[in-house]
Amino acid sequence: MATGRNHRPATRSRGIPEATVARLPLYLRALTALSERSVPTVSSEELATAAGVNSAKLRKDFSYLGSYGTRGVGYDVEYLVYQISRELGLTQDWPVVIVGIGNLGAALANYGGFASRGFRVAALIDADPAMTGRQVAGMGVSHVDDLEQIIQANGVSIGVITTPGGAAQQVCDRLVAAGITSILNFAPTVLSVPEGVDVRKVDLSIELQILAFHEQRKAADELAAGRNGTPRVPAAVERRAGRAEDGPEGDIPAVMPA
Ligand SMILES: NC(=O)c1ccc[n+]([C@@H]2O[C@H](COP(=O)([O-])OP(=O)(O)OC[C@H]3O[C@@H](n4cnc5c(N)ncnc54)[C@H](O)[C@@H]3O)[C@@H](O)[C@H]2O)c1
Repeated sequence: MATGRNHRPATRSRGIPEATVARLPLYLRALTALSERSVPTVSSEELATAAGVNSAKLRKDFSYLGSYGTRGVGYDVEYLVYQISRELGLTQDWPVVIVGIGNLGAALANYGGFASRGFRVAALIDADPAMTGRQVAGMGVSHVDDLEQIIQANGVSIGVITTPGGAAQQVCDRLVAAGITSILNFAPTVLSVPEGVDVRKVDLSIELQILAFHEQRKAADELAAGRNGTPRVPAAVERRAGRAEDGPEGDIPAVMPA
């Protein structure tokens, strides 16, 4: 679901293409579900279906890990979980800071899935003095004045930005100056960072726009197949057209500012 700019070359130094790296979390999620059900082995076809990936691509991806499976048996689930976790660096604990503890920052802080995947929320940071010391997800919120000290004291290398767009670049600059080399950005801002800093951008509205595109295509296909007597205009298109008549302020921009 993340769209991102990556400042690394398309192939990592150990020869694993970035596209493969981007699919490893999908395999890991499917494998973790199998592991929780105590499933010992899985075929490439089953795993590919569970991960939503083509099975030939999956086999190619696993060949980069040196994992080829056993003919007629498939892949050992536990071993693959270990291999992928190791490849993704998840066998170690990653302290994370979240900057901007409003609606989204607090929701992320309360999300239990980070800790179970090896990401420990080390600190919650906000610029609003009224937030300082307030308990969110069982942690006291720290003031942004202490950002550098917190990052250094906790050896943090991943920062999550959930501030308003206008504050994001400044927060990013401070995170980078304090030693952060990976940033997950939720703010609607394109961040500029020096070489060697990775930025992943999450934008749920882009995901919704992609779904809207597919919805529109499905409706058009339905129409072309002649299954419908009357031309069907997708509900979303109808609503947008209605809003456009009311004035441009209600309309959704075709491209979200990144
Ligand atoms: N990517 C997505 O899909 C997605 C979804 C929802 C919201 N967002 C974005 O996430 C951001 C947060 O949204 P929200 O609804 O939680 O907003 P919010 O107003 O509830 O929270 C923002 C918080 O950031 C703090 N803040 C402001 N400037 C700061 C600074 N310089 N340093 C530290 N903290 C600072 C504020 O005090 C506030 O607590 C917005 O940029 C919003 O557009 C993105």
